[in-house]
Amino acid sequence: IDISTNINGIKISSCIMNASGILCCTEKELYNLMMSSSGAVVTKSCTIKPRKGNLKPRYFEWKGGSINSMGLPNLGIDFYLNFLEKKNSKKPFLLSISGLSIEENYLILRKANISSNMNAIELNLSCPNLLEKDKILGYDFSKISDFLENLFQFYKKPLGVKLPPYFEDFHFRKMAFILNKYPIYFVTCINSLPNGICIDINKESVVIHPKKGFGGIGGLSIKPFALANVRKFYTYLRKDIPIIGCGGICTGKDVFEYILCGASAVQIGTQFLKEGIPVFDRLIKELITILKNKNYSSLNSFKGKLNVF
Ligand SMILES: O=C(O)c1[nH]c(=O)[nH]c(=O)c1Cl
Repeated sequence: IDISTNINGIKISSCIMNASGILCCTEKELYNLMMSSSGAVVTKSCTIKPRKGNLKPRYFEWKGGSINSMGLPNLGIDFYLNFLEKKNSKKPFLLSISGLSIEENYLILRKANISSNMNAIELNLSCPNLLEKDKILGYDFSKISDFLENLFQFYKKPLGVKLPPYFEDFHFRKMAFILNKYPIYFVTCINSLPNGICIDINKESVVIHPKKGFGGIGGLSIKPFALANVRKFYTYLRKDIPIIGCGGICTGKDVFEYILCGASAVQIGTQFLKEGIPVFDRLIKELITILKNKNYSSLNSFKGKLNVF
């Protein structure tokens, strides 16, 4: 049973990898991921300078998933480029970047442009927790269009984008129309659902400090929206743009559902934080069991073949 995948030439041994932001910020976390069964290593979205991020508590888990307003804590682009230079593993690395402004993204990309050791950039257009900014870039279509138009004039290396969830067909079509104009390497759907709140009824309060308790929602409760985003972009994007699914994956069955919707690979966030490194082995085992029972030999046997009726 082959559960490997190929993202535009990047061969990934197992289609299951970590999601940006989860246990992928420090040298130790990146090393552990590099040595794990994660098919690739996705780094924490980085900025030009190191950031401490928002005040704590900024993360909270409940059975339905997670809420976070981390505020982009990271060690800065130079740390991640240096880690990539000195790593000696063949495992693919997706370097996630998330500048606080278009200009900062240009600065980061110019630095990344000279690094040879990363397989692709995952350009984060969807961080919902930036106090400094009021808008999620992924919802500003004209700004994104101008940004990508300029970006692809100078950036010629593999670059994919990480999108926020969309909910209206018009928005999927609009975003796909923009992305279809460029050599986009992959699209990761979705980032957390922006600006939810969780409540502690004992304290009669919110559960995280930043932004009066508003934060990105992840985990099981967002899976229906994430699956829909994968399916919509699978329908509207150029057929040569692979989709990486992300959002609420807890079991091998969830992974199967994403591939059925058209994903070529998946990323694990909240469940990875809950379970740790062993989550990858468990999901691989569960997915292989499902493929065996259904007599599928590889992901291509059923990728995108979701039935409607
Ligand atoms: O607050 C964060 O660091 C954060 N949190 C998220 O849920 N998604 C993101 O892309 C980022 Cl950058």
